[in-house]
Amino acid sequence: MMMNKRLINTVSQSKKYIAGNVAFQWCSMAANIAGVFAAGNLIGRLAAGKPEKEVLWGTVLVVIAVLAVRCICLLGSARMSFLSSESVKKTLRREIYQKLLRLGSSYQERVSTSEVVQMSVEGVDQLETYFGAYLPQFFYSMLAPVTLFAVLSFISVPPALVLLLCVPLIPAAIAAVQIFAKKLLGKYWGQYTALGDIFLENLQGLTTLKIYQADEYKSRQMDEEAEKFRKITMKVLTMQLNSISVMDLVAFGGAALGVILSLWQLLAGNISLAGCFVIILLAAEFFIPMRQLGSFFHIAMNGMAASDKIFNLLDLPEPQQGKAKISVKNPDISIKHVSFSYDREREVLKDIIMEIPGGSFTAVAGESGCGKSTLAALLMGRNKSYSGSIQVGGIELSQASEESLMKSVTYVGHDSYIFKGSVRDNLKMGDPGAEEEKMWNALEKVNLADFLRTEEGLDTQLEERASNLSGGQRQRLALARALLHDSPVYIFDEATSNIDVESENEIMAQIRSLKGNKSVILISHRLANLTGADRVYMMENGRVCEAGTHEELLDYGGGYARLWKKQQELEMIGKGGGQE
Ligand SMILES: Nc1ncnc2c1ncn2[C@@H]1O[C@H](COP(=O)(O)OP(=O)(O)OP(=O)(O)O)[C@@H](O)[C@H]1O
Repeated sequence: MMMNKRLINTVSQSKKYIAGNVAFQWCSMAANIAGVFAAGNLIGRLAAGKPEKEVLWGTVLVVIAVLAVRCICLLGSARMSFLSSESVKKTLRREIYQKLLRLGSSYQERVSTSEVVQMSVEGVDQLETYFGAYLPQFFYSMLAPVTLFAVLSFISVPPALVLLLCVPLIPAAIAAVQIFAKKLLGKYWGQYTALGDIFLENLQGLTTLKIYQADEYKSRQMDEEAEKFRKITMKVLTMQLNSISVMDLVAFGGAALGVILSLWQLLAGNISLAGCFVIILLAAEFFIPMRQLGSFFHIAMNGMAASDKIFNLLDLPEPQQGKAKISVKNPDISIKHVSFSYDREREVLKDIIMEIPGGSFTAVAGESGCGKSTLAALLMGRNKSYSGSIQVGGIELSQASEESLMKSVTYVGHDSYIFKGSVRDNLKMGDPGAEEEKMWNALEKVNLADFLRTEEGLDTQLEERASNLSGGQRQRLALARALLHDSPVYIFDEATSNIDVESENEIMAQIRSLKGNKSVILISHRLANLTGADRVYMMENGRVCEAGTHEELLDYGGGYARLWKKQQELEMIGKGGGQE
């Protein structure tokens, strides 16, 4: 009952703590039995007349010893509980974390961030109770009635037997509730994570929601979700309360039956007053552990529902991790007949062929949505389910180890992540051993040094996602970090799109100067940036439709030439407008 072998084996080191916990609880019960016997003995003597002084003192000493033992056992069992909870938290959170690492940067395609957060925080907390309280109680609640039966049967078998036989009625009642509860808890967790998802998304997009005055609508939407969650929570609580009432009825009814039987045995003259007293005092002890188990049961069921979710995550198929190392200093990149689809229905890339020699400057152009970023994502190993072949330095991407790919290729998108902390911390991500001079050098190249000198230099503190910098400054910092990374291949995907034209031209000059030492793949909607490229690939609807140098493509007079003309006209109008 509620024994998940896989879960227990996942946290196998907690087994010894569970055994220790059961042992402490059992010792405490044994001490209790000894105390009750001593008290029973005293009452028997009192009934028979004035007991001797030794009996009185003996009873007092036994009671003190019992209290001391129970106190030690209580501490011991709490300690065991803590140790097993600790190992559960550590193990499961480590497993989830490592799984996320193995899933790699594409983990969000399979599981939402809020679900991972809830699973590893609340879900693991629920399992802490399962290991720390439920499992020890489960074994103890089996052991305790058997021990009590063994002891009481020396006094009288009928009440001991009735008490023992009534105990399984509690788990039977729990099992009846479980069938209904399992479905309900599955729904409860689903609703809980759905609410968390919406909450996180709305919180992150709060500014956008305010701008479009959509916050009220979203708030109503969240109210509806919260109401659904409230209803399901109330159902869960009602179910828990009802099952507790049933368990109490069984437990107290059973104990009462035992008491009545022992009184009947006393009246029939089958047992002594002392024996009757012992049975009456220990009757409830038969049921207390099982009753306690029942109260942990609902938390444990929550934990089980959470563990299903955790195992679903842990069982997600992992992208195959290659082992081959890209060790070539200036690797050639060869893309042959590559096709790719996100949903297996619509092909986003179709039969792409590109040759990118080491140290070259290659550009990819095309209208929005033609598949440029998707191609960059494939080169970064984010999606591996493509057909055809992509080789970096002669190694097929699917065979390359993620670590060596990350060392070989640096990607700079239009919205790079800047972490809360100092400028120095963020730059050191690119090169952990970088000296101050090297960092300043990189900042000079991206035109950010002058601004930072007016602030606190490398120690300038940044808010989360660098919200205290302008969009352009943020992007420049991301570029500086990328330059420090010093990888042989760079992919710039609209990396200068939110930078003013003057700075863009200067940064583009820096990017072009990488050519020779590094392979540069530049994706830009502004064709003026692509002019110096060794080769420009023009894409349309997921296909490469033209390839050549800027001049060759202009001479060819195809889509590239048309786009160029259009952009030139727009820029001329822009300049003309400025002069007027
Ligand atoms: N994660 C995704 N899941 C499903 N479809 C996607 C995903 N990302 C992109 N697409 C689709 O793939 C196509 C190509 O998108 P991609 O981002 O590669 O285009 P792009 O040329 O880089 O566009 P832009 O210049 O606007 O950034 C688009 O039709 C887009 O709808």
